Amino acid sequence: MGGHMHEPGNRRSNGEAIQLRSVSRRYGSGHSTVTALDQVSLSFSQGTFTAVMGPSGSGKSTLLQCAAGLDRPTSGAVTVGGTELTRLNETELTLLRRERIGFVFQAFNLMPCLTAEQNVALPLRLAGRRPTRARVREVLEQVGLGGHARHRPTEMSGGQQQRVALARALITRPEVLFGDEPTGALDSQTSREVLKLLRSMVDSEEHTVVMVTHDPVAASYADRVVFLVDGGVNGELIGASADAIAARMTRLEAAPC
Ligand SMILES: Nc1ncnc2c1ncn2[C@@H]1O[C@H](COP(=O)(O)OP(=O)(O)OP(=O)(O)O)[C@@H](O)[C@H]1O
Repeated sequence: MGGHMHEPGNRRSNGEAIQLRSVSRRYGSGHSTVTALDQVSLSFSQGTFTAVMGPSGSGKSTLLQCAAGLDRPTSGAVTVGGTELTRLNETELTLLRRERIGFVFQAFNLMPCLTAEQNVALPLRLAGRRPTRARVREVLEQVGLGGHARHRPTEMSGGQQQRVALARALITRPEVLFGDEPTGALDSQTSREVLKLLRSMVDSEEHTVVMVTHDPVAASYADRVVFLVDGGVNGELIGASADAIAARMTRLEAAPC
C-alpha cells in the first residue's frame, strides 16, 4: 500500500500544539526503578497528524499520558498551547484536560444505556454544562453519524461506536486529540473509516492528532511517525508508506536489547 498523500501542516502557522522538553518518567525507586521515558524532547505542530510507534514497553502509552496531562513526568516540561502542565495543580490540570484535550482509546467506553447524542453530551453534563442540541448534532454530523443520534451503542457497528467516542472527544473543541490504539479493536475495513475521518479532521478542520498504534497501515495515515525505543526517540518518518513503516518497525523489533 502506498502512502496517503498529504502535505503536513502546510496551511497553518505551524504553532506548536504540544511540546515536551527533556521529559523523563521513572516508575518505582531504588534498584527496581524503570525508566519508561528518558529525556524525550518532541513537538507536535498544530494541524498535523502524528503516529507514535515502537516495540512493546518502549514508552508509547507513557508518552501519550504525559503529553495529555494524565500522568506527571518525573522531570522535564510539557506545554499545551503555551500552558506548562508541570506548573498546574490537580484542579487546574483536570480543567485543562476537560476543556482543551480530547481522548479516544481502544475501548470505546460508551454508556450502553444512553443514545449516541446522550453519550456525546455526557462529559459536558458531568462538568455541569449543558451542550445545545445543535452542538451535539454538529459533532455527530462531523463524524458522519448525523442520522444515528438516537441509536444506542448496541445498535451500532464498532466503527460507528468509535465515531461516537470521537464525537464525544470533540464536543469541547479540544486543541489536541490523543488516541491510544483507537483502531486496535476494529477490523481493517472499519479501521480505515476511522482513520480517514481522523485524516480529514486534520486536513479540513486543522485538528491536531497524536495517535499511538502498532499498525503500520494506521500509522501511514499520519503526516509523521515517531519511533520510540527504550523510552527514547529513535528517529521519525515523514509521509511514509505502510511498507516503509513496517520495515522500520521490523528493524527496531529485531534490534538486540
Ligand atoms: N505504572 C507502572 N509502574 C511500573 N512500570 C510501568 C508502569 N507503567 C509502565 N511501566 C513500564 O514502563 C515501560 C513503558 O511502558 P509503556 O506502557 O509506556 O510502553 P508501551 O510502549 O506503551 O507498551 P505496549 O506497546 O506494550 O503498550 C515498560 O517497561 C513498563 O513496564
